[in-house]
Amino acid sequence: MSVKEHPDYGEEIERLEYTKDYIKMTLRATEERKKTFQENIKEGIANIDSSEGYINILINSKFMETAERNFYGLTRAKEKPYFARIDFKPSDSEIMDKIYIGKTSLFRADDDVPLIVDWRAPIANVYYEGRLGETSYPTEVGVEEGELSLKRQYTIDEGELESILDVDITTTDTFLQASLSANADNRLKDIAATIQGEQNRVIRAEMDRPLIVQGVAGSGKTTIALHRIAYFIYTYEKTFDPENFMIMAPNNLFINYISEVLPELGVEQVVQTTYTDFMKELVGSSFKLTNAKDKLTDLIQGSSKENKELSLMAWAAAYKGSMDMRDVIDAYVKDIEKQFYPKEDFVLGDILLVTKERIKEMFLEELTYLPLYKRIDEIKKTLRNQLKYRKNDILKDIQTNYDSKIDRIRSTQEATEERRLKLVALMEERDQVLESTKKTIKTVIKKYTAKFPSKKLMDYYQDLMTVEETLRYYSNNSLMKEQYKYLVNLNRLLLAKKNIEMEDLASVAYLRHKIFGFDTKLDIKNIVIDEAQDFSLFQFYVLKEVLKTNMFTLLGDLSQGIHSYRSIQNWEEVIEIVFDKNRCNYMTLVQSYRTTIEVMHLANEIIKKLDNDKIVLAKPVIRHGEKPSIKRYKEESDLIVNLVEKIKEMKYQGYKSIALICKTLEEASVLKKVLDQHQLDVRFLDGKEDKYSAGIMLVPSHIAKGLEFDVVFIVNINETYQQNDLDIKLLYVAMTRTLHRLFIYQKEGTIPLLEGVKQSLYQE
Ligand SMILES: Nc1ncnc2c1ncn2[C@@H]1O[C@H](COP(=O)(O)OP(=O)(O)OP(=O)(O)O)[C@@H](O)[C@H]1O
Repeated sequence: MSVKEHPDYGEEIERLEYTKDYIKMTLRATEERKKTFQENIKEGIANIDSSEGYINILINSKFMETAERNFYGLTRAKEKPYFARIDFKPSDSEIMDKIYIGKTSLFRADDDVPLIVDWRAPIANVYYEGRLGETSYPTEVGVEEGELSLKRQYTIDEGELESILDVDITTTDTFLQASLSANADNRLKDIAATIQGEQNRVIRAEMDRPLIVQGVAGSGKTTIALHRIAYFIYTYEKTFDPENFMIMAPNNLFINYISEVLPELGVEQVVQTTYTDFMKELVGSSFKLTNAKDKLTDLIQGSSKENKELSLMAWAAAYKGSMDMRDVIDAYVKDIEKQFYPKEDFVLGDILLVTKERIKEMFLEELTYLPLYKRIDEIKKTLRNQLKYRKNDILKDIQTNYDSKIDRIRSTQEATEERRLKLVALMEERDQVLESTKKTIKTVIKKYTAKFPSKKLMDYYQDLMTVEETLRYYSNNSLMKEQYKYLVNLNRLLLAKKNIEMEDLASVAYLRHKIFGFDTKLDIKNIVIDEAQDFSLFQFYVLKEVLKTNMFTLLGDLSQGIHSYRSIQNWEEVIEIVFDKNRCNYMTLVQSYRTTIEVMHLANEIIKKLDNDKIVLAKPVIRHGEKPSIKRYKEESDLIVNLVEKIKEMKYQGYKSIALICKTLEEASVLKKVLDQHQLDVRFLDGKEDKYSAGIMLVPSHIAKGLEFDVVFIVNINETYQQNDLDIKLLYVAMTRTLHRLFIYQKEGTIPLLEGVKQSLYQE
């Protein structure tokens, strides 16, 4: 049906034109207001010396910020003011409200009637989750009941109404289908118009409790993570600033890939960073982070290292991320604490000012909420106060003491030359004592506090991690001999060159938190972590302790946990060990939106091979496509020729992003050289680049994680995918990256994991 044939076309066109005109008018008014604010700020600057001028600047800057935000939101809304409408009659009203939902809200100035309601407003729940008929939605003050009589979706492009779709109980979500069939031109998109019920619940789940989301590949975790932040910023606008929010993603390429979603949702200034970058900044720059190839590469490729060394390497990485490491550091700091404070009274000459018992009490009892070095500052304050309080009396006592001696001599001795000399000597002595006491007063605190240790963060770390007896002592001798040896050696090699590795970051940050604290105020209060299955318990714990917050959202998929040698094994341990299990929410997402039924069925066959009965299989949304195609070649040259041809064909068919995924970085580099001879414009992604753009890409499997492409070619020539957890996960990750088409080009026999898979699931 063409849009014009819809029975309400006339009404909808009228409404759209009205809304667009109103937006234009509001934009003009906002422009005028911005000018006024600018004038006021200028005036404020001219009178900066007066408090009035200063306040003027502050207030008008704030107004300006809001006006800019509104202006920006409305400018975007001009092209697409809303995407849906619901007709809802609250049970306590006779009036059916026609509510238009969009990405920004707009109220009519004269009567405050909402022309557009923001998708994050409570009433929008009805659009995302309500069914026609009796329904309800949660509000700040309880549950609002009512009747939903219409749910309508629109396609509006550049201000033109292109389609109207009424959703009833029987329609499958045609709108969603259309959005999923679109090609991945560049980066991740917002999904405000098509958020599904289970996703809506994740987005709006309580903020002040940790939330853990286990979601299958393609269930929208990354997308939801960003929408959740946008939702918080809207809902808690008065409590938090955007700078209080942070999203952590695996690498800068990924950050660039997701970077458009928040601005599309009208949200700016949220910190988008990687764990490594954030922690590096946190612990300071007195060391270098090793640029060593990811350990994963060694584990995937087998490397030249012996099996025993590989397993020790994986063990050490896991140990550094374990809660045992926290216990070691806690015990170590406890001992440092005991030795830390001076076991001496604070005195001025022979005058006692603060007893050593009092110093101990302050250090070991009253100030324990502070890191060790910050306690010195507090103790200093006490010493300073004490000195200030006693200083005059002390000086006065000296003066009186001498004066009375002088008086006594004057009154008891005759005025001879001898007496005069005695008096002069006494006076000189008095002045000297006063002078030197004054000098001592100036330095006595410094001298006393110099008795506290003064060591560098990395020296503390070095003392702990490079001396076997120390490590043994603080870990209660709980490791094996060869483990101590390996760990100590590894750290000696690293620290001798002032290096640390990524796995050390949590320990170093924790040590700094306990011993030194942080100089800058950490404003991040709400953290959303994507690909959270790759984190270790200790990493989560340190973030929680350092940022002093419980507002965490962790999203991940254990089936894609390719770093599981060093990361969490299940979510239960996170809930129980890192957070308070009674205050933690856990949700699962099983519907997968990215890929077709055909691709998902084959990928599920692979992930089922994991020896883990807890794995939940993804349920693809109803979207059909071609069956995955598996090609086996005896000769590498044949494989390449056919591969190149197929890539060209896919390009010709209009697919914008095509990925060739190899198991390892090495295989990908070799393939790149071969493909370069075929005039294909292939870009190599190794995770270090910070710009994502479509085209033909060559990607190692672990870098492809989290990304998506129209077409995926899994190319395997020299590597093998064997029956082990890591290979299963890598192949699963690679398969689930595609939106539309999956091809597997392998040298015969290199993917034993595909052997035995039902032939009906693919085409040869
Ligand atoms: N409700 C939705 N409407 C439209 N598209 C959606 C919806 N949910 C998810 N998608 C799309 O599905 C794809 C996968 O989303 P996303 O990358 O956020 O999933 P993910 O769970 O992080 O995936 P993975 O774990 O496999 O990396 C994206 O293209 C996203 O736009």
